[in-house]
Amino acid sequence: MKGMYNDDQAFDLMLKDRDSLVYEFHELGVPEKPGNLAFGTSIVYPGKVGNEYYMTKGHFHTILDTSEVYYCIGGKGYMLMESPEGDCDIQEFTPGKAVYVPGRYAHRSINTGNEPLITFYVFRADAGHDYGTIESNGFRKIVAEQDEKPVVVNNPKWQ
Ligand SMILES: O=P(O)(O)OC[C@H]1O[C@](O)(CO)[C@@H](O)[C@@H]1O
Ligand SMILES: [Fe+2]
Repeated sequence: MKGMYNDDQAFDLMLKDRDSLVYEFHELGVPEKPGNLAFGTSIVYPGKVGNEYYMTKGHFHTILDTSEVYYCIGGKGYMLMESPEGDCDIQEFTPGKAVYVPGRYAHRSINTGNEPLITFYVFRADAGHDYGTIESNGFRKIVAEQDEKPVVVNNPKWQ
């Protein structure tokens, strides 16, 4: 996750102290072929780097026009989304709520609570993951804590 957060100094300090687990996912390994559905469980742990909440790296799908469904099992947070054209959207995760990620949108799960954010996800198994754009540009928006509340602000590092 180096370079993914806005506050690089806070990230380096945190890493010096402890290499904490930010997120993990468990997938059943359905073959990545047309017609199949990939599915699994994602867990984003609670925490912050500077004032930015723990989150997944985020990705586009290699088959860009791939949608994905996430169902929140526990915890709270957000799904941050953006299209290549720069349209941004954010949906809240609360237990029992499903979030639809439309095709063409990069997506990142963010834990703004004090418990693990647990979601179930499903998408076409041959869609692939494209991390390149997010690794080099980041998302246009970030979710950070201000006055003890999560706020969505422009990403100062976005390029
Ligand atoms: O791929 P990222 O952005 O690291 O996020 C991981 C999550 O996204 C998925 O790739 C599903 O889109 C899962 O495998 C996992 O839960
Ligand atoms: Fe995805």
